[in-house]
Amino acid sequence: MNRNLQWHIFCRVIDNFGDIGVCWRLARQLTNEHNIQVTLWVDDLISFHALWPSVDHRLTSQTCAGVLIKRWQKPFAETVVGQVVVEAFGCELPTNYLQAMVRAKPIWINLEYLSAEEWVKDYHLNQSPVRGMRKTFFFPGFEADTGGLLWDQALIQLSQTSNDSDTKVRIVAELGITHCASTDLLASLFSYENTALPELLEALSQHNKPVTLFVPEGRMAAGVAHWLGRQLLAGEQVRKGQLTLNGLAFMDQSRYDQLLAICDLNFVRGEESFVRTQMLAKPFVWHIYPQQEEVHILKLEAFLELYLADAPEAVKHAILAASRAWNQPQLTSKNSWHLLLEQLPAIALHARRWQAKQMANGDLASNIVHFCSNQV
Ligand SMILES: Cc1cn([C@H]2C[C@H](O)[C@@H](COP(=O)(O)OP(=O)(O)O[C@H]3O[C@@H](C)[C@H](O)[C@@H](O)[C@H]3O)O2)c(=O)[nH]c1=O
Repeated sequence: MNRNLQWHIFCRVIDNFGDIGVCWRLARQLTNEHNIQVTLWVDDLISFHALWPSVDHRLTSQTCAGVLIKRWQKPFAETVVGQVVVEAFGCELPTNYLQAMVRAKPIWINLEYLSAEEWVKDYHLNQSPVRGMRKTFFFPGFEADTGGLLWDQALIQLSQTSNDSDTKVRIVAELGITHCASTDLLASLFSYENTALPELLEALSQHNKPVTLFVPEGRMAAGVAHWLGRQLLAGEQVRKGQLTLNGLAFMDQSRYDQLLAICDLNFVRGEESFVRTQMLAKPFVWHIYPQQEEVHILKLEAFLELYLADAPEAVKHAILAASRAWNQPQLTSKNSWHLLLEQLPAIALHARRWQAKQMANGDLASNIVHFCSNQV
């Protein structure tokens, strides 16, 4: 592919960090691994700043990590159209940009949300005609005939080195964590508000070995405070039974990768952290983004079916019970968390096999690049 191509990615932040999280990873990977010149248009630089602090939310244009970042504001200034335009999650491109595209005829990709549902394979790479152009729908996914998952070489390297105890100690120090024995069971907690949280914390506090739970600032804070009877601030450690809760400030994406990599169990959510822990080959429990009419439960079940297809029975049983307990607390069986903790070593082996399976599908950025190189 012609490396001088200019790619433009458009990102509208709906809520949370997932939209910008995905777009920022993609932009950086296209720059670093494919040497492409990327301009990222984003409508909310404050959320962006949270996961990449060197982004200055006051600027309309700036370069970070080799990516040109532009504030997407109204009215949208006239600009030269990229040869490849990525519209993330159907964010609807600015009208005057779209008009310019009609003349320039770029490769136009709509990057979709991740889902394990069966229909994704039929819709991946479908095209729809718009104003004499073709818009291609690119679906990330877990199977060979989808766009694959967003993972990069550095992440895989991290997954190969982070189990080594010296590396673990170094990363713990880099994260600024002072009270943590490397023999503890390490876990991280990133989820939405969740009524199953007290049961989980209770089970961790009664585990048969010490547990350190890292809690980055966020939407779990109130639930944690309620269980503890006090707020957990960033930088603080609070112990209850076998469980030490370790409050962390929200960190940049690379640091968060490191945190996921050193933990034995990650509670993740949405799309991006969910993919990171999988591609780090780490056991996890997923809090899926809640949708109306329980649509998300179908998506959760579709994922679990794929993820557990080749898993040993005991692993299957433990993960199903924990996932349901976390996402449908009304179905919680008291034993779910103990079962999960008991099966962690076997789950870790399964996670490694799943990582290899996903790697065989190629990574999303390379798959998009490959698709585009066949279009020019
Ligand atoms: C906890 C933590 C997360 N992160 C990053 C990791 C991810 O890139 C990002 C979180 O994104 P997610 O895991 O996807 O969870 P999310 O809930 O923030 O995002 C969600 O937003 C909705 C609008 C989408 O519809 C969902 O599909 C989902 O993407 O934040 C940090 O950079 N530092 C941190 O300390």
